[in-house]
Amino acid sequence: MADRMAIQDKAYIGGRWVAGNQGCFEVDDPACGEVVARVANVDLDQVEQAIDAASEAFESWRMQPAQARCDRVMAWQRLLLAQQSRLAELITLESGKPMSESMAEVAYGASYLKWFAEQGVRAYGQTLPALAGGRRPMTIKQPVGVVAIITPWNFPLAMIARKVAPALAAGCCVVIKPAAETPLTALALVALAEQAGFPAGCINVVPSTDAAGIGQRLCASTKVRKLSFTGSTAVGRILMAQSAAQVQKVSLELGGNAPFIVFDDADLDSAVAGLMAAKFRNSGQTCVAANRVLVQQGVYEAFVDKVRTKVLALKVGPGAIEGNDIGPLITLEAHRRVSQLVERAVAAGATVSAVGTALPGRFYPPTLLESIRPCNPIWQQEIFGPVLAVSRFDTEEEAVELANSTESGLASYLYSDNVRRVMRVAESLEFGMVGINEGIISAAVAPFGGVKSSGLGREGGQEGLDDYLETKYLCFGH
Ligand SMILES: NC(=O)C1=CN([C@@H]2O[C@H](COP(=O)(O)OP(=O)(O)OC[C@H]3O[C@@H](n4cnc5c(N)ncnc54)[C@H](OP(=O)(O)O)[C@@H]3O)[C@@H](O)[C@H]2O)C=CC1
Ligand SMILES: O=C(O)CCCC(=O)O
Repeated sequence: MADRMAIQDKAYIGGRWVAGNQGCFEVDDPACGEVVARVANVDLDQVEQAIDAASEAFESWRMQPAQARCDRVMAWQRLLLAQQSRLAELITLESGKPMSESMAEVAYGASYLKWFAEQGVRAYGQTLPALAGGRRPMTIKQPVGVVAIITPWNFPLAMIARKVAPALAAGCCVVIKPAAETPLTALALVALAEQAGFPAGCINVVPSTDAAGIGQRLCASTKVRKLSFTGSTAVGRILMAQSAAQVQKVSLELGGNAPFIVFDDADLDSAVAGLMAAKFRNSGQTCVAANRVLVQQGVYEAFVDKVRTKVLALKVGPGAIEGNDIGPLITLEAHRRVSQLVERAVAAGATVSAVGTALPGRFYPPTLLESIRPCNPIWQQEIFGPVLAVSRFDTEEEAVELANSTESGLASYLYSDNVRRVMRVAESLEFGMVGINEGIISAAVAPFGGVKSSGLGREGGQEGLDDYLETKYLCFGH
């Protein structure tokens, strides 16, 4: 794995690999805490250079035929898949997730490249009916310009792919600030983009430990026309406020607090399988993770018994060792945060119904909590760890009310075999996405995103391309 392509530790600005003006920062392996790389730490001058490079490259990139841009994205996709194992090893190395999930993440990221390479050639405008006086209106689609991209550590490859692919296909150029915990995957991904032949300046990566400073600089720039961010709601709010200065377009994919509702008429085995997938992917560190499990009274005991058995069977250990289901949390701080949240949940009346294997370091044992009341702190915030919080309900109305009683509105899940109920509940849920008898909902063809404080915009689907395009109205006189 340790070849030059995979372990790239320089920043990438204007088509050149450069050292950081602020020296280096360390990246560690969450499974053991060992430092695995020292990565270029850029300063704000270098961020400015990256913006300038993107701005310059944009002038010619936007003029290329859409098919040429999309061919380039497809070439990148092929390289990605050819390097799937090495990229997956890198993802596991710096994020800790099991290798099977890292392999799936590379395929998932590649699916966004393919999808947007195909969609990019269909950025159609419209011809509209004639107006009074014989005027002819039409619309054209144009790229928004330079896009700043800020991504989290939990999907170090896929979150970049699903922003960068539509941006490039639309004709935009990008400056990427990857999470400080996981810059290696971002740099390896961009090394492949370089190999795919993107012109210098189209893609720039600025690893740094000064996220706040970079965020401010990107938002203050008149050359940056859009900001696309995935991460915490707190940081999303800061960026949205900052982007007001230049009235930049913003796409925000923020925290969730997903309800997972199991009705009496659900197929219980299917619901258990869906819950395990929706909860424990990446050790619970996903924004679409089932956060509040609501089970109807009649099936509660049977459902929870099945879940308990599954939770206790989860294998905890380093992601690099085949067969492990639950890797470490990203940092010791994340481990502390989850531990404290569970302690507060128990103090507020939760009962601990199962605890899986406990290992030292950043590994948090898969945990099942019951007797959760709506006021319990674990019900009100994103757990971001392998902890299931389960509660019971009586009626459909009660389930919907409980599910909607959050400021978050990203993913939600419901299990029922009653088609009328499914439609009623799916329409009532105040969330951007509803998994119906399904725990894994993400796909490149589908619009991923949230309502309420979970964010703005959609990634994937046709909407994911639209977010990087402006619609220009042309009015032809007689
Ligand atoms: N919606 C989602 O998918 C995610 C949600 N979260 C939630 O957020 C919690 C905290 O995770 P965390 O990693 O700290 O998430 P953050 O929102 O802090 O980090 C996400 C990205 O934003 C950057 N960032 C941090 N502060 C700023 C800032 N002021 N201006 C611009 N960019 C900034 C980070 O850089 P750097 O890494 O250098 O700090 C990283 O690249 C999690 O426990 C979880 O609840 C986290 C990750 C993903
Ligand atoms: O947790 C996230 O930040 C995104 C969820 C990954 C996905 O399912 O696309």
